[in-house]
Amino acid sequence: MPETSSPAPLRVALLGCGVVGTEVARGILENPIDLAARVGAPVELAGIAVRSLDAERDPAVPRDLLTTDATALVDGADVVVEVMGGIEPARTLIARALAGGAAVVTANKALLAERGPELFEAADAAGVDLLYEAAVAGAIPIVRPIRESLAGDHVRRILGIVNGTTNYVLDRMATEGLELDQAVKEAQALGYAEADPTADVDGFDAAAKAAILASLAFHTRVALKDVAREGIRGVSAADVAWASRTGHVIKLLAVAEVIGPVDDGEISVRVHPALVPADHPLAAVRGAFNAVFVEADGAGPLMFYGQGAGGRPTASAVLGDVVSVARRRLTGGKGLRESKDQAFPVLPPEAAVTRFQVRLSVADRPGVLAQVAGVLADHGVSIDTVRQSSPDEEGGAAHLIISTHAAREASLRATVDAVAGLEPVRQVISVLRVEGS
Ligand SMILES: NC(=O)C1=CN([C@@H]2O[C@H](COP(=O)(O)OP(=O)(O)OC[C@H]3O[C@@H](n4cnc5c(N)ncnc54)[C@H](O)[C@@H]3O)[C@@H](O)[C@H]2O)C=CC1
Ligand SMILES: N[C@@H](CC=O)C(=O)O
Ligand code: NA
Repeated sequence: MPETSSPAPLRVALLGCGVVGTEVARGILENPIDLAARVGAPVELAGIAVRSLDAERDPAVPRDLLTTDATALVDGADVVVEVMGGIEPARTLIARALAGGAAVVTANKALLAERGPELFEAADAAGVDLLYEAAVAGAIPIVRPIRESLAGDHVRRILGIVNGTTNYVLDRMATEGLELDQAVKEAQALGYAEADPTADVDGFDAAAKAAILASLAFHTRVALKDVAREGIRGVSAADVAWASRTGHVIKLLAVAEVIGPVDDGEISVRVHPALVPADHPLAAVRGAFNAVFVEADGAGPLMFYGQGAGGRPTASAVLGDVVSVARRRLTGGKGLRESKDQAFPVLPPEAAVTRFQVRLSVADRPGVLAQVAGVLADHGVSIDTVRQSSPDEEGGAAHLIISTHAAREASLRATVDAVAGLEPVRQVISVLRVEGS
């Protein structure tokens, strides 16, 4: 009888032990039997790279696994899990791991959006996996469905609520009538927003995720600098209340779409607040939840919904990737290749085409509406509907809410400048894009 030997354990190096890292460690240490059964070999947490050995930590994290020598840990690993965040030293450590033949799992969207191409090339060259399900919308399976399940289809458009903090803030503004600053303070108190909420509130986090989603969906490479970005700082409680009166909710959306033929078009990738019709599935995404709405030629509309942040939800996605790379390692399969065969030009922000809702305060006298409509016509911007509120409601001035058909961003901006210069126009109160209708 030939001797059978049990497979050697897969050694996992964990880089970073913060919110996500702690839960990844717990997941590996508390479920060894399940993980071994799913992978086909034991999964061993070889060590955890930290900045300080003395920091206070969750009791689930054994002190004897901690090290400050991340490089040595990487060198001895089969699988490297990077959850330290930031660009350096994460980039150097991942590059080293890939070059040394280790598979890598990361949650680091900022790094992938900025330096992804070189890391994917290094993974291809070494024939190993670089997986990142947790980097977009945390626990929600969205990277794998786009890369694998939809690989035989053509994705046309993605609309994503990919930042939980801003969705929470906008939701509280809608339900409680809070101003932005109050809602951000609440989000900070609940641990959703950081002390410096810039990455969330100004749309940087969502823009990194938009770049990753667009690259995957359109088999191309979209860098962070290609993503037009506008955060939610300009959204007021009044905008949110008016959105509701016109049958919408305001969401911070990551939008990625093909304009023109699917094999010879251009793509637009952007992050901005937008009015979403109240009956659109994305309008029902409340609190800090995330959702990604995908439109593909064959599949039609799809929606992926769940928790986009938090230690355990994010660790769930990381651990799924760990099992996936570990299985492939065991069977000797080559790593998954990133497809980048398309070279779609990315449209500049001013060329994006969307519908708009413009809210104006105007003098309440005959002929004003015709004057405003004339300016839109002169700029080739077609009006869908106009609503006028009674003067009483607005304290003497009339309130015009103009919804346009799809128009180029540049035409709309020029139109708004011209409208603002009209004598009877007291104020352009807001200009919001409309998506999902
Ligand atoms: N927290 C969340 O809900 C989500 C986080 N992510 C991503 O996961 C990654 C980790 O996020 P969190 O766990 O929330 O951050 P965190 O700040 O709680 O944890 C990061 C840990 O890495 C450590 N670290 C940083 N540089 C290090 C170095 N050079 N050597 C050793 N340790 C180092 C820090 O001391 C910290 O303990 C980030 O890339 C983040 O964008 C992704 C999805 C959701
Ligand atoms: N700060 C992000 C979480 C990480 O991706 C969010 O609020 O969604
Ligand atoms: Na995800």
